[in-house]
Amino acid sequence: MLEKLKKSLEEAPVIQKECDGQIYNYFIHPISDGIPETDPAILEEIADFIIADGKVGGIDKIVTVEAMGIPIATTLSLKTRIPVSIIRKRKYGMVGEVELSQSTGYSKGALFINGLKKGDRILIVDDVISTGGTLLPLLETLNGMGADVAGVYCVIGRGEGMGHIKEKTGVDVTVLVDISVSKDGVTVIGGVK
Ligand SMILES: O=P(O)(O)OC[C@H]1O[C@H](OP(=O)(O)OP(=O)(O)O)[C@H](O)[C@@H]1O
Ligand code: HPA
Repeated sequence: MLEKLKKSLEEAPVIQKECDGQIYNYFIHPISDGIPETDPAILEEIADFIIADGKVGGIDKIVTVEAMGIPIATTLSLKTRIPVSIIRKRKYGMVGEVELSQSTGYSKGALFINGLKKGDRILIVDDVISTGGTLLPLLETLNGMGADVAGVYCVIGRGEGMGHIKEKTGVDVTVLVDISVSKDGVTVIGGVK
């Protein structure tokens, strides 16, 4: 299962990014970076896995975060006909807009939620979970808004983010492929069976 994704991850190059004096080994892959090009068959195997996992029933909106969650969410939307709502990195100033802070292992920024409301039953999908610094504030904010999170899928998992989310929120994030990243490359260490 997900063999195309796993094989392509094993071949992903790694660069080193520096943030606040810390070096972060950053893998570059079509699913997380859109380069060099994305094989639609990999997007399809991801969407098919999520659909087969059985949580898409009764979902009002697929929710993802700009930018690289978008191809995954869009593929899933086309297959399920469920609308997609994108959490943007751009402020709109619309009535009801909710702002939250995001931090990753290499960046800090703001996210803006428009179009979600209390009672929306949502499925969150994203490309990567690493530190959990994107998903944790997002889940806390959505909980505060009264959204009903039916499931959370991150295609690629690395680091402690998944455990951090479980500890802080009780939410089980489904990671499709677990990897470890060093300056020398990516190793697939597991994932969904
Ligand atoms: O668990 P974390 O440490 O938060 O890392 C995961 C986040 O990192 C990337 O976001 P980034 O803002 O770099 O975005 P991109 O999707 O625009 O490339 C990725 O899309 C995840 O949202
Ligand atoms: N590569 C691509 N996207 C990411 C990474 C990474 O190492 N960490 C968090 N998002």
